[in-house]
Amino acid sequence: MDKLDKILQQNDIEMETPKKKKRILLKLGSNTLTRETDQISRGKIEDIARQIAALKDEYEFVLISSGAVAVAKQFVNLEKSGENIDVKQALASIGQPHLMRIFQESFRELGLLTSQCLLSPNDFGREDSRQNIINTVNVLVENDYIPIVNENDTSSTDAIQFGDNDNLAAQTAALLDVDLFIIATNTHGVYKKGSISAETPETIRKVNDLKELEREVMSETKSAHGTGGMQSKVSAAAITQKAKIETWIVNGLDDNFILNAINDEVHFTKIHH
Ligand SMILES: Nc1ncnc2c1ncn2[C@@H]1O[C@H](COP(=O)(O)OP(=O)(O)O)[C@@H](O)[C@H]1O
Ligand SMILES: N[C@@H](CCC(=O)OP(=O)(O)O)C(=O)O
Repeated sequence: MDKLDKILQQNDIEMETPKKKKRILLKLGSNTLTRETDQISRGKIEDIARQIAALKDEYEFVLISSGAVAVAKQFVNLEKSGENIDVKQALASIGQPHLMRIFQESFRELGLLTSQCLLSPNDFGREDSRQNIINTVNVLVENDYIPIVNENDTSSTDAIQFGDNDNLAAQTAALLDVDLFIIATNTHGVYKKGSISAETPETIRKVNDLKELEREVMSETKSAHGTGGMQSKVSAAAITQKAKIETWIVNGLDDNFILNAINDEVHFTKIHH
């Protein structure tokens, strides 16, 4: 075999075995999706789509998206109103298809395909459901669909009661054995408690010991649309840490927040496993 043949053969082998993509599970809180307003921000969803499109050769994404209640509140005035759980469940049911429509339209503009998966915490305790989730997501991802997961708020109330979409996201990350779990919220990660009201609060950049983070959490403090506060994010990180997955808590309000975190150009909290 001459030199050229060898090179061609080598190239063939390289083409036959494309580099395995890293899997990222990205959790989007209501605050990120509304840009802290009363409206779901199409611009923010477009920002996320642009970043996923830029990263799609290296990374595959699974999204966990809140925002169903927030989107419904924009245009629905239910007869029975207030903060009752059943009303929130009904709002989530009304808002979810609208939320998915915005994702679908914005992602399609960039040639990205989306799908919806509604899960409930009980699904993680049943072996058949666990396997079904893995199988479905694998087929979707292999066919270049981006699964967009939310809690099934009709059959469970953990997310709307306790902000447990963070928990659902962590359980999903562990089940799907992702390479990285990113939680997007409205702060540059977890701040040192004493610096929270400062003009530039100090981010805890890297941490192994979650107790260290817990000490900094102000459990009574959460944002306008948020339900779990920072405590539910730290608890979620405990699940992924146990599953040997690195967790990043980043500021989803910034444009390009995923790219900037990957390129280490912004402050955020990295929780090692
Ligand atoms: N140490 C801390 N560092 C940063 N944010 C904190 C801290 N302790 C409590 N918080 C609160 O947690 C909020 C983020 O959680 P949450 O309101 O549930 O948002 P999301 O909708 O993104 O899930 C922050 O806006 C802040 O009010
Ligand atoms: N399933 C609910 C999720 C509520 C929730 O966990 O909100 P967040 O604390 O903003 O992640 C919804 O879509 O509104």
